[in-house]
Amino acid sequence: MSIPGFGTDSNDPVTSTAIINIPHKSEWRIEIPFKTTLDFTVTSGVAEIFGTELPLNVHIHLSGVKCAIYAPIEDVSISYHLIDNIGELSSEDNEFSEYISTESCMDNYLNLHLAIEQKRQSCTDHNILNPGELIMGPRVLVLGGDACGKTSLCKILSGYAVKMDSCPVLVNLNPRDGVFALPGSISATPVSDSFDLETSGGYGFTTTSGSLAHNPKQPIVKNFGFSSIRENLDLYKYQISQLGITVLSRLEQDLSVRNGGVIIDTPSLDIKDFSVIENIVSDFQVNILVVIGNEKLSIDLGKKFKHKSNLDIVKVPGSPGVVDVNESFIRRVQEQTIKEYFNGTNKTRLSPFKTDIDLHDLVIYKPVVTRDLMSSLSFLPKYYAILEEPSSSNLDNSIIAITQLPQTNKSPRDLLNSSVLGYVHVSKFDDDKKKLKVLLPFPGVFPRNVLIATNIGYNE
Ligand SMILES: Nc1ncnc2c1ncn2[C@@H]1O[C@H](COP(=O)(O)OP(=O)(O)OP(=O)(O)O)[C@@H](O)[C@H]1O
Repeated sequence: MSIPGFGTDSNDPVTSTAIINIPHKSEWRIEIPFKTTLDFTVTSGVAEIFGTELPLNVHIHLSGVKCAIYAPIEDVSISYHLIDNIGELSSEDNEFSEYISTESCMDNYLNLHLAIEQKRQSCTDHNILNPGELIMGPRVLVLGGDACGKTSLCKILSGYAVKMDSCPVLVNLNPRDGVFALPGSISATPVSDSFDLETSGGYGFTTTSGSLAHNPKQPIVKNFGFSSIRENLDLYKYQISQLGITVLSRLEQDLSVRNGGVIIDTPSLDIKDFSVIENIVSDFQVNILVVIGNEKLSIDLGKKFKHKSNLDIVKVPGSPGVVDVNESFIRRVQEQTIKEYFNGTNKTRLSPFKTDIDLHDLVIYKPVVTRDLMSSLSFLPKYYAILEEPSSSNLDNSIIAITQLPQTNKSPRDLLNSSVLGYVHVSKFDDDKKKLKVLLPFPGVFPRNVLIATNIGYNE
């Protein structure tokens, strides 16, 4: 609304409310650019986004998201309006887009979930009857090409498992996405509560973020340092093995997680990456391999793994709703993930802390890029090298991982085996005073641990 003479409706940042009805078993596919927020309420019916049920009559805000709202049980009614994010510096050309589709693959994914759940149930029964010889729940690896819906399927399988009171470990092996961590890392998180769809990536916060509406998740994070696994495949495989050891030992020690099993999301891999796939299968003792929409890959994998009698290969169709996301959108999601790690969201505001620290107190390493490999520089061939000349050119606007390893520990191999405690953002390095201006997620003493500079940039 505008008062005559004081602007027009076109300047109004909020559009009028609209109602949409999603027929039973259909998807409302939406693409919301970062410059727009979709404010919607489910007014009737059961609706879900990638396996996470939406509450009735609660305002939900989504921005910078491409997803589908699905009506699994009955017709769903949604009232929504769009809000322009004023001040949002965005170069996106895309506008909000939406359509309803009856061509959903959700029944196939539900069947897959039920088959996995049945294995969880028989594992739980076995473990109750045989406490002396415990077995593990299903370890599911999801594979497929570029943008075929791997991440969405992993969210659906985790969301449905939580609804059945299971607690699987969600493993993210795609360092491009930050799952309960920042981009540039791989992580594993036991999931016992629904995801927070309003956060970047649609996962939620971790325990470091303080008290939250959702159960905060506690991930184990391994630093990789790059978005693309091709930058250093040896380091990537090493970190997968390290994460695998940690996940399997968690499964051994925690009965509910042991029964829940593991769900593994991956970057785009094909048969040429068989050595990586083989590593993941053995490191996580995978027993169900799900291939999305790629018959050739599932047949090729069947041939390569024919000696493995305990490995089931399942092929599922790719959803026609999957959107090809471009590089700038991916980068924008990464930036949003980093921003929320430090600052939180509109609903959950965090209190980051800015301080200056002296460089001479710090020990900083960097992961080696395979193509730049210089054995004279690398202390652990192929993996990490000491950051010899920290300067504004290699530290300004970058993310640094704080490892769990105290600086007093001089064993280089321990660095490889250590996990990430948290991250800091370096906004400026003063080359003369040798001081870093850093942003910490919360106030306190800067931990005297070994640091790893990453290739993940971020501009506050
Ligand atoms: N049914 C659907 N309707 C609308 N959007 C969808 C649907 N399924 C997936 N998407 C969207 O399509 C995009 C790509 O899907 P997703 O990230 O699951 O694919 P991926 O195979 O994991 O991609 P990558 O290979 O890049 O990791 C995402 O933005 C996702 O939210």
